[in-house]
Amino acid sequence: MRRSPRFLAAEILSRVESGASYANILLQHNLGALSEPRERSLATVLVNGCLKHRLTLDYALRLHLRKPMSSLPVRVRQILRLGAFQLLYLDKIPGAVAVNESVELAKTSEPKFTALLNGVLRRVMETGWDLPWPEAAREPVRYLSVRHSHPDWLVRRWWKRWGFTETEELLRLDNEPAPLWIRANVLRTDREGLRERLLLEGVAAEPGERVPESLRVSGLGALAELAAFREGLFTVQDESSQMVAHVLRPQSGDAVLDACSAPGGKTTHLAEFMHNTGSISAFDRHEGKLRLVEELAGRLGISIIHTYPGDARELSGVEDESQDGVLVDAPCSGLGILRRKADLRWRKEEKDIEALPQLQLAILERAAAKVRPGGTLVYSTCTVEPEENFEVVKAFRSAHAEFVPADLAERLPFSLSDPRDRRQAEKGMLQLLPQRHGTDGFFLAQFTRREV
Ligand SMILES: C[S@@+](CC[C@H](N)C(=O)[O-])C[C@H]1O[C@@H](n2cnc3c(N)ncnc32)[C@H](O)[C@@H]1O
Repeated sequence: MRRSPRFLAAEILSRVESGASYANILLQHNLGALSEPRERSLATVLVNGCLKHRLTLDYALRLHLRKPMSSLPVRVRQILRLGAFQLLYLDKIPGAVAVNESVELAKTSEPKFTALLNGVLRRVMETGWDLPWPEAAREPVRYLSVRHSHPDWLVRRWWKRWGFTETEELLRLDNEPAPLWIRANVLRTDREGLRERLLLEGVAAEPGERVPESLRVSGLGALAELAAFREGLFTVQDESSQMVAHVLRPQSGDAVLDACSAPGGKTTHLAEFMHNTGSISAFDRHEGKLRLVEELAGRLGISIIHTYPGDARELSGVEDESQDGVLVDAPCSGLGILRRKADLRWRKEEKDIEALPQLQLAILERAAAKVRPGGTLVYSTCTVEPEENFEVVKAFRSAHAEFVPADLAERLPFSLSDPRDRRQAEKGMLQLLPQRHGTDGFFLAQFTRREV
């Protein structure tokens, strides 16, 4: 059979479900099998959509199945979800096409199930969105979980913290496609120069409002095919991550330590800030991922980054109190970027959040020891969980009076309009939330080591 977007999507989804790999890696490695950009884009939408909406799709499918979904072969489950996703979420695909294509897909791999697939998907087509949802007033968590396809434990956490309306908005945003941001490499161009250059290559870009180097693009297609990319004029990086270098604000010639650097998005931004002078020691526990930092630095024309494989709870070889600036972009649950990682919500468990703060605090404490008097320490994560953010900072501060927070508002490259944000910023912290700020969920904290 010719490799079609639906065939590829069913294969990738089956492999993700059996735990073989992550969806984004499988997409990256297998999309090349499809020749047309239109086909590659459909396969991507199908894989991400089926993963994000899995719980809602299963809810809709279960109404028409006599057996539980789990009793069906893995490939049949994926074909059912693919069919239901097209029927419920993709207006441009006629219902009959979605059903017929699913049946065709089953003929090649699970011929015994074609009649079941045909019957169930036809019923989903008839029912559409007219589903017997749990009653929101009586079972708010179950309603939000099923309607917006997020795990129950996570919805419960967020609902307790933010209430129904705000939680629903966050869940809705997690299911939207993530905006694509790039960062102009100021060593080689400026934002306007990059914007004009991209336009010549057929890519429209809009300047971001929060970070002076940021541009929002509607789609970059195959990145490596753009000459502007090969020439190192930009890096793909979310706008909230681009705030970190502004908050650390290293100077040309500084000595900087990045404790958890791979794949190098923030390390290279720091180097650009420093006009590629001084030095950056880039640690990461995973040696293989440090190659990505080196490759990125090479493409961007950066020579001051030196990579070191090693545990940030040790940071051996770096003298205490020797660094002008230290960044801890800590390993975290990633719950602020669910819109970017379609399968992440199903891979996390509540106990992951319980285990992480200990590691985050240990890294922060070790890295802090490297900051010179008067130097700056920045802690960041891409999560919205207080245990990984405010509470880590609180524990750190209670044991380290030598670090004082400075007003973050003075370092951020944009002004904070919400009084709640200004109050946090005065204490050196900021929690960005998709539902309030329109950004990824991201946390930043900044401290200065007292001069002796
Ligand atoms: C949030 S990511 C860093 C992203 C990176 N700063 C960037 O902007 O591209 C966290 C990194 O911490 C690394 N890591 C996890 N545990 C670590 C440890 N104990 N010591 C050092 N690095 C660790 C992971 O390999 C991962 O690359």
